[in-house]
Formats: sequence, structure tokens, C-alpha cells
Amino acid sequence: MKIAAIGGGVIGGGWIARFILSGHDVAVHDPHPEAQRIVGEVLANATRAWEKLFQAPLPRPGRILWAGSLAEAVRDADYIQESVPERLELKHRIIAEIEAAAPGTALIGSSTSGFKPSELRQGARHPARILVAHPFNPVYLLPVVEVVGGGEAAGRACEILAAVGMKPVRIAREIDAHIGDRLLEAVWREALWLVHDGIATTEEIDDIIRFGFGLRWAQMGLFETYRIAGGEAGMRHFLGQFGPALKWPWTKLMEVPDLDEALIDRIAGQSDAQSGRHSIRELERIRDDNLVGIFQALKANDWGVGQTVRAQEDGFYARAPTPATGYPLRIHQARVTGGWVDYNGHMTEFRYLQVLGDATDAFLIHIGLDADYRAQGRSAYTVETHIRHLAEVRAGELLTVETRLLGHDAKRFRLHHAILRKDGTEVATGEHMLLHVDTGEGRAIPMPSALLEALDRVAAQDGAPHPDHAGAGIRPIRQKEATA
Ligand SMILES: NC(=O)C1=CN([C@@H]2O[C@H](COP(=O)(O)OP(=O)(O)OC[C@H]3O[C@@H](n4cnc5c(N)ncnc54)[C@H](O)[C@@H]3O)[C@@H](O)[C@H]2O)C=CC1
Ligand SMILES: C[N+](C)(C)CC(=O)CC(=O)[O-]
Repeated sequence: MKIAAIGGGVIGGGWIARFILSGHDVAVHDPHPEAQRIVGEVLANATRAWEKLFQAPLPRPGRILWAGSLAEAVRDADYIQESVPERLELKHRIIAEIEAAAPGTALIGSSTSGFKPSELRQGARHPARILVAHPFNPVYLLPVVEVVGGGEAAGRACEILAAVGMKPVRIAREIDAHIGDRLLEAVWREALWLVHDGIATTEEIDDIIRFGFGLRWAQMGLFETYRIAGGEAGMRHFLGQFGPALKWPWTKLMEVPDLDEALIDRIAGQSDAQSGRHSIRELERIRDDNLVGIFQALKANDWGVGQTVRAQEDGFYARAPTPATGYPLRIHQARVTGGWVDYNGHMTEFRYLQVLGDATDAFLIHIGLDADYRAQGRSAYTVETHIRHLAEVRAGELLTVETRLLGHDAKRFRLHHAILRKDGTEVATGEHMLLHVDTGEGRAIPMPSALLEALDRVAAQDGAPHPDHAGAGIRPIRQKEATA
């Protein structure tokens, strides 16, 4: 799949980062003299965010192929994302240039916030392949993309976008500004009035959003939230109670405050007071870290955007290179996310156990003790664990686990895991005793021959002496040492 990006500003840069981090090379054209620096900085922030967000091994990133001309960028592209400034005559010119140089089958997605496909398609040679693919900033994290313009081309575009972790929402009928920006514009217009009329500052308005309904919107949106707000009687009761207020009306939705110098000065001044101590790139990183935390919380709850993250991770695992054969077994890897780091700035202690537990699960699958096996009412329970914490681990590091089988009998097996950094440093070891159990009866039972044979095969590879610490407990503190 050949991807081209025309325009590498705020949104183009975000698209480029998403495609690159998903493993695609991207041909980019942007005549801005500092385009390479700007895109490079966006990509650096995006990489940092992805390393914190995902626990699965990330794909090998693609490359940015800088093109001196638009024609060179789109020459052999399958999908082209246009993200030039929001001016219709410029978009028409860019689309005409793309059509003159790109293969006839290439899809053209436009990031436009407001124009309809019918407007973008005016004068086009192959109008049906021109679509709106409107994302939200930051494109490398927020999955939703509004796809407007029907037909087979929209279906193909949705497949391409879903494959890089987006959630395409197809909009049945074109309207100015699609859906998201209609809603945002209503809120923005109202907020401008509140500042204009001296009711609230930019910071007070932002606080009401971020300490209040903004938190609800990240996980349930508008209608599901209001359903709950109707109490046990739900949506009907909510509409009955609060619907009439819409006619009073509280808002000034269709009027626009004059964005004169005085109002611009006031808003810009208040915004400087609120956030001016941070550079834009710093603010991006703060925003990204917060988004990553929200995404991870929603992943733990298997809800909303958390499901998108999980599906993306499943895809990364499926594409990950098969673990190297050989012994000790290397069948589990984990990436340390920002949420795993504690107040000391390194991986918190229980995450070591998580990595070790996940490595044990990978071993169970390796010997055939998988979900199908467990469905028969048999499983393995860990009954003893000894962890040694040997080195600090920072966010973003990729950990590999080496697993040995130190012994087994009919009902038990003893595992040793070593958690290694990329450079081979041992950061922790774990030793674990597991019992094979009948989960219905809650008691240990002998393993069937298939499992025992699988364990025998692994044990046959384990010729090396056991590590010195194997079988040892925590060293006692002798009185002499304690008083020294
Ligand atoms: N900024 C935002 O929050 C969002 C913007 N959008 C849409 O994305 C599009 C781009 O907006 P931004 O990225 O915000 O603008 P921007 O001003 O940050 O970036 C536009 C880029 O296009 C480049 N450019 C100008 N002429 C060009 C040409 N002839 N060929 C190639 N590149 C050219 C500029 O050098 C610049 O880097 C617009 O259609 C906008 O409506 C969509 C979602 C959100
Ligand atoms: C301000 N904007 C209209 C360009 C915003 C968008 O299009 C979407 C977003 O990211 O908020």
C-alpha cells in the first residue's frame, strides 16, 4: 500500500505519523521551508505517545519519502491524504494536480473540516474517488475519521483507515462541516460569547469542561450520558424535563460575536495567562500523556476507544515476527507504558509480576494449556512466586522474557523467567510453582499425557545448571548486618 500526504502541517503531520508508525512508507509534499522540521517534531511526539500507549510490540516504522513536487509524491500512490489549508480554490488546484499525476485508481481523502465532497469534486476527472476523510487533532491518537462521499471508494477508504487503527464513521448525507465540527462550532461560538460578555475567562470555561462534562464525553458521548441523567425513567424523562429549556433559549447559537481586535486581544491574553508557560510542543505532550491515560483506563474497562486500542494491539501481535526458536524460550515481550511508571520514575513493582504472569500465560499456550483446554474445566494455578528486582525500567522500554522449565511431575511444574532489556541486561527474575487443577472441584489433579509430553519436550532442552538463586528465599537480615 503506497501512501502519499499532501500538506504536512498540524493535520498532515498527524496523518503522516499515524501511517509511519503503522509501518507504511509515506511520500510527502509540502513546500513550507520548515516542513521537514515540523513533521519531524510531530512524528517524535507521536512516537513517544505510541510507545506509552501500546503494550504490544509496535510495527517497524515506515519511512518519510520527501518529494520535491506534488507529482513525484503521488506518482504511484494507492491512497492520498490531502491536508492543505482550508481554501476551496486551493483544494481544487491540488486535486487537479493530483489527478494529473496519480494512478487513476488512487483514492483521494481530504482532511477538510467544512467542505462537502460535492464541492471538492467540482471539475474533477474522476469525482467518485474523491472523499472527505476528516480527522481530529491529534490524528495519530484520536481514532475517529468522518468519511463522507458514498460508494465503493468510501468502502475502500474505510478499510485502509481502519487498518491504521482509525474508527471510520461513514456519514450518510453530506452537510457543511460534517458532524463533529457542527457540534464543536456550537460549543465554541457559545464560549466566545461568554468571554465577549465578560461572563467567564478562557480558563474558567476550560475548567468547566475538563473537570466536568468533558470527562463524560470521552467515554459515553452525549446521548448515552443524558440517558443516565434521566434517572431510572431514562431518555424519555430526560427529554420531558430538560427539552422545554431548549426553547427559552439559553444560548446564542446563531449569532457570532465580532472577532474584532479587542476580543482577539482579550482571548489571546487570557489564553497566554492560562497556558503561555508551556510551548505548543510541551502542551501537545501533556495532552498526549493525558489521552494515553484515558485510553488505557478505557481499555481496562473494555469500553469505547479502549476497544480500538485493544484491536490495534491484537493486530500488532498478529504481525509481530514469530519469536525466535531455541532455548530458553523467548515467547513473551512487553512494552513499558507510561501508566506502569510510579513516583520513582520507573516501572512500579506489581508490573514486574504482570510481565511474569503474562510470560507464564504464553508458556501455558506454548504447551497446549490454552483457552480451549481451560474450557474443559482444567487449568493451572500459580501457588508460589519469588521475584528478584534487579534493575530499573523506564517507560517505552521493550522487555523480552526468557523462560526455562526447572522441573515438573504429574501435577506440578516449576518455571523460571528472566526479564531482559533490549541490550540483554537482566532487570528481574521470577520463579513460579504451578499446579494443574480441576477448576470445578478446586483441587490439583494429574495432567493428561498430551500436556506431560509437551512438558517433557521442553524439559529435554533444559540442560544448563539451574541459576544459583533458584529455590532460594529472601536472604535473612543477620543481626550483625542490621546493626552495622
Ligand atoms: N487544525 C485542525 O485542528 C484541523 C484541521 N483540519 C483540516 O486539515 C486541513 C489542514 O489544516 P491544518 O493542518 O490545520 O493547516 P496547517 O496550516 O497547519 O497546514 C497546512 C499545510 O499545507 C501546506 N501547504 C500549503 N500549500 C500547499 C501545497 N500547494 N502543496 C502542499 N502543501 C501545501 C502548508 O505549508 C502547511 O504545512 C484543512 O483542510 C483543515 O480544515 C481537519 C481537522 C482538524
Ligand atoms: C477547528 N477545526 C474546525 C479545524 C477543528 C476540526 O476540524 C476538528 C478538531 O480536531 O477539532
